[in-house]
Amino acid sequence: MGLVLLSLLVLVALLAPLLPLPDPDATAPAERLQPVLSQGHLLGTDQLGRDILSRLTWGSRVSMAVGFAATLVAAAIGSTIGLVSGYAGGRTDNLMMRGVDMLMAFPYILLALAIVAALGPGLMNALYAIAIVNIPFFARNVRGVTLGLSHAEFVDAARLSGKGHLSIITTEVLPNVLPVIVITMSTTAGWMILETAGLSFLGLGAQPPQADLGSMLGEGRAQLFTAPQVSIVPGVMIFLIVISLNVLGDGIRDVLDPRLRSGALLRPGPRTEVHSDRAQPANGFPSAVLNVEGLETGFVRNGHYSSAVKAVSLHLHPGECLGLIGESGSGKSVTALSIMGLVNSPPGVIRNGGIYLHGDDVHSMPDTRLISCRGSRVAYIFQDPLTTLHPMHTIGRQVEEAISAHQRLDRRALQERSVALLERVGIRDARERAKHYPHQLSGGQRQRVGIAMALANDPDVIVADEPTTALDVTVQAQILGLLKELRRERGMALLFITHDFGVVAEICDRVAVMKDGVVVETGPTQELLADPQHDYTKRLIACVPEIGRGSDFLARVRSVFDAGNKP
Ligand SMILES: Nc1ncnc2c1ncn2[C@@H]1O[C@H](COP(=O)(O)OP(=O)(O)OP(=O)(O)O)[C@@H](O)[C@H]1O
Repeated sequence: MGLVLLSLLVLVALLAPLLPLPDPDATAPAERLQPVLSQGHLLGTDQLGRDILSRLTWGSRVSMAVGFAATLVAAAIGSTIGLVSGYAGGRTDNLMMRGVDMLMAFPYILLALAIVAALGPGLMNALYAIAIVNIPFFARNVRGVTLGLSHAEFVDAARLSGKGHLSIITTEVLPNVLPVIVITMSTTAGWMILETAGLSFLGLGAQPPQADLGSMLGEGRAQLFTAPQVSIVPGVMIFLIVISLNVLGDGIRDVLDPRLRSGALLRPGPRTEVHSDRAQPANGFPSAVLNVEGLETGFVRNGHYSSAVKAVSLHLHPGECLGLIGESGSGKSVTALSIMGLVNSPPGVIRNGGIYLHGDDVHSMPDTRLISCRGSRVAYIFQDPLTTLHPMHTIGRQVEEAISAHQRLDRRALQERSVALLERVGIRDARERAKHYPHQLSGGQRQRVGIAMALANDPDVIVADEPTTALDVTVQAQILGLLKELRRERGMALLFITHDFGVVAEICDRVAVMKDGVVVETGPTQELLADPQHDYTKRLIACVPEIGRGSDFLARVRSVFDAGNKP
């Protein structure tokens, strides 16, 4: 809509010389202040009898030309400053940015007025003033993006390959910054047209008899009550140009930023959307602490629904460990997140199924109850704690926060409990360590913090989504040992997600094998390992290497894969 409206306005402005319009500056005192739709003057006349339609068309042409030219000048200068400053860093960056800061420290309209006052009134000088006051917006935006890019691996690679600075800026950095420049241009162009109109309104832009939208508005001010059309018409035109530019700017931003296009930045609701007429199978395992019956969760992409997991049924008895195993993309995480309604909606939807926690259907619970169950009755441990821990808070404070979400304790008791939890998960010197930030810990220690947070409120169920995948084998063994111990000690049930049968054999009582969103086989771990029924299970088991049986292992894997339809 923005593009259509703006194209129309630009087209009319461009065609002004060809349109059968009277001279915009020709005065006719006998015809002054004619109303709208009067004979020969579609939009009436102004206080000097000039045709408003003609002045509007020519005036829009001038306003848009000045606004767009100022945008280009500000974009070119501001982006160059941003690129050089962000790329060079250090003293250059400091000097340039302090200059920009000084420009930003003045109220921009005062600065524009001061510049025009110094240069003298006139359209060109208004253009310079508007361009200058907008340079900081481009410089700041572009510098921020460039700063991040200048340390990116592909820029380092270009530098090491012998490319010069100018070449790196133009071929490596600029293409990545271009969307930011275009977005800033499209969102500030409307603003600049407004500012140009503002200067002309004050008599500092277009000089009589030349028309631009601001000067028309200024001249019409005196007749606001006797002949309102003289000021309303240019006012509406300014509104149309600016709104079309802003709408277009938003559209361009959405197109250039794929995350916005896919809706990924939409704020998800507090729980996964549940389809209103979902099939809800009855609870077949009343004694289970957690029972998932016939779960189907999917995603709506571009208005089309497609399921990610289908007819998944799992149950967990108190103190039991169930392994959920399958290749990447088989639907393990979607299943796990569906349990507590943590799949982002949009785009996620729980289409069918019942999830029973101690016999209560989780997705029939009101929001407050569901939210209070998260962390207190079912807790999660995720694969990479660095992405879930807050980088600016100490780990002690984050464990305290997890506790205080469900328990009312005073500050001292919170601290003590947090240190005790950190000690319990094997963080040495926990009291000191609690004062550290996540980046000061190793991957294994961060995962221990994640476990401490999951344990904070003694949950009945812990869902561990590949908690050891990012860790080396020795730390992995320690974490598995810790989870086993905690399970025994606290009687928690554990849903352990992995793609590694070695890990399943180590920790799980039962195992469910997932492929393409469906559970293909389930059973007690030892039985399933000894006598797998499904081809896919056989292939997964065959992939677990055994120490000391190198050549034999490969032969076994090959024979299992050959026996299956497809590797
Ligand atoms: N936000 C989303 N939008 C659309 N599809 C998604 C989204 N999240 C997951 N999916 C799809 O759901 C399916 C299951 O994904 P899921 O993350 O559960 O796999 P997984 O088995 O946990 O894999 P991994 O072991 O790699 O974590 C995949 O096909 C994935 O593309």
